[in-house]
Amino acid sequence: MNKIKTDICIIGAGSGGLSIAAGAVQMGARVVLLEGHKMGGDCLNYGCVPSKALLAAGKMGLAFGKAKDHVQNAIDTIAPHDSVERFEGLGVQVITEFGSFISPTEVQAGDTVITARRFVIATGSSPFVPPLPGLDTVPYDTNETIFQNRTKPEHLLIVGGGPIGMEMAQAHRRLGCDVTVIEGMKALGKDDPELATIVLENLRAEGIEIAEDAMAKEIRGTKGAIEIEAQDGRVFKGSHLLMAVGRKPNIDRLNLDVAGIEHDRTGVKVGANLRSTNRRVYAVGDVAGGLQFTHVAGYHAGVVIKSMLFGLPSKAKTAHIPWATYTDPELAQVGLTEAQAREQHGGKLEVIRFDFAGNDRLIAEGKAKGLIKLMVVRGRPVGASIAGPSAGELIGFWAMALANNLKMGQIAATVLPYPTVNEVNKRAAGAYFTPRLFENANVKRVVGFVQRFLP
Ligand SMILES: Cc1cc2nc3c(=O)[nH]c(=O)nc-3n(C[C@H](O)[C@H](O)[C@H](O)COP(=O)(O)OP(=O)(O)OC[C@H]3O[C@@H](n4cnc5c(N)ncnc54)[C@H](O)[C@@H]3O)c2cc1C
Ligand SMILES: NC(=O)c1ccc[n+]([C@@H]2O[C@H](COP(=O)([O-])OP(=O)(O)OC[C@H]3O[C@@H](n4cnc5c(N)ncnc54)[C@H](O)[C@@H]3O)[C@@H](O)[C@H]2O)c1
Repeated sequence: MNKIKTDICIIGAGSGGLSIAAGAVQMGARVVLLEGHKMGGDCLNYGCVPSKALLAAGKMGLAFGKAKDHVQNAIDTIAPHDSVERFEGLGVQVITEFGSFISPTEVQAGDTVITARRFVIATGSSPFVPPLPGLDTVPYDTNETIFQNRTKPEHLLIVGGGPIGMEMAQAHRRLGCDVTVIEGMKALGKDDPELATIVLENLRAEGIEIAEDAMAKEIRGTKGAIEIEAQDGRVFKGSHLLMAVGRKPNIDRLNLDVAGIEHDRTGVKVGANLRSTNRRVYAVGDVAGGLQFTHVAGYHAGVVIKSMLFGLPSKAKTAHIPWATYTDPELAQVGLTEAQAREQHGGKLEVIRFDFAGNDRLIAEGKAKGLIKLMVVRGRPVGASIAGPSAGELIGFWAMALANNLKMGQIAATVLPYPTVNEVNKRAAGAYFTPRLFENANVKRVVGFVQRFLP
């Protein structure tokens, strides 16, 4: 058995683990990084990158086989950035084995035992596959298999209308497949329903069947002829099946109990400081049981680096974390939705809207459909929801405003180039001041008074 002593041992080389490894080693810590499967984790191999590449291939009108080539090409182009070679070049000791705790202070990976001052669990999540009767009798895909699949589905059934289900629905529809989404509650149900409706209307107009309140209960059939029965008796038929009903944390191999690390079905239990019940062990990203996005794993990396390397107090917050679903049109959110803001702030809440129909650039490009909604309390934004072209880019403006607690006045003072799509943000901020300036008797009185005395 080899023995290694190090400052930091990171388990999992996905979005979270890689960010910590690169940051910590370049700031002078000794770092060991364990990866049992593919460097880059879910985001590069089975998640963000292939899904956005497949959506782009659909937009470009590529044939199915060419679309899969495009996906592989995107992964191959990014892979060197996440590779063993790059990280070893930075000075990280990479071990390509799964890690497992053997005591509160030691992890074993293959025939190496690592003792570290601090450990970080960054093992991510996997598709949750529910034990539906009949599912074991038909072939089905998850996000871990669908991108490699080279056979074009004639009619893809997708169970789950979350971001994975809806992005995959549109990508496959645009690649020429029939698509039915079977959603147990409401599709894109974590977003504001008014804005989700704008996206869903567009997806339905493209020919995607979206069945809501259709909880899949039983699966029947054979390869090429699959039937799904919902709890209310509706039956959906198709040739292929994608399961996209959420995630489960990757904790089974970790032997957490031997290290005194508490966990539940959402993942490793952590406080806001991302420390587990074993104080020398942190957890970040999908396995930490909160929001599951690459940028959250990256943000967690900064929080634990501050704590592990400098011993400074450091906490992860969630109120300023944005997300986006990359359908066309896109759907994006930061902070509170209207319903959440109403519940938290009641009568103090002001909701400001600006319709994309008023944006000159989008009118010029024939794409002026969408809506931005701002939730404002006492002159500061507490949330923003956007549905429309480039919503994922536009939400960055409000992510910055919330992260820095900016006032509406500071936002409205920003000058943006004309004509840009970003002006929807500025116009929404301006709409907050419209009644205060243009429908205000005091303002009119002051202007009238000043005008009498000006030369
Ligand atoms: C289809 C899909 C699309 C997505 N699109 C987006 C998007 O557009 N934007 C976005 O922000 N997020 C998106 N996500 C979510 C994003 O992929 C995850 O939030 C992100 O990858 C989480 O990073 P992580 O570091 O926590 O885990 P991962 O990136 O999954 O990395 C965990 C790594 O740990 C390894 N590992 C597991 N157990 C062990 C062990 N015991 N020892 C050693 N190694 C181990 C795994 O092999 C893996 O490589 C998407 C997810 C999916 C499935
Ligand atoms: N653009 C992005 O950032 C992006 C894209 C994809 C995934 N992700 C991340 O990955 C996570 C997982 O995505 P997801 O779409 O798998 O999960 P999800 O939890 O967001 O959505 C799953 C959906 O499946 C439905 N469902 C559950 N059981 C069902 C059943 N038996 N029959 C019918 N419907 C059922 C749920 O009601 C829910 O709407 C996301 O929450 C997100 O964090 C992000």
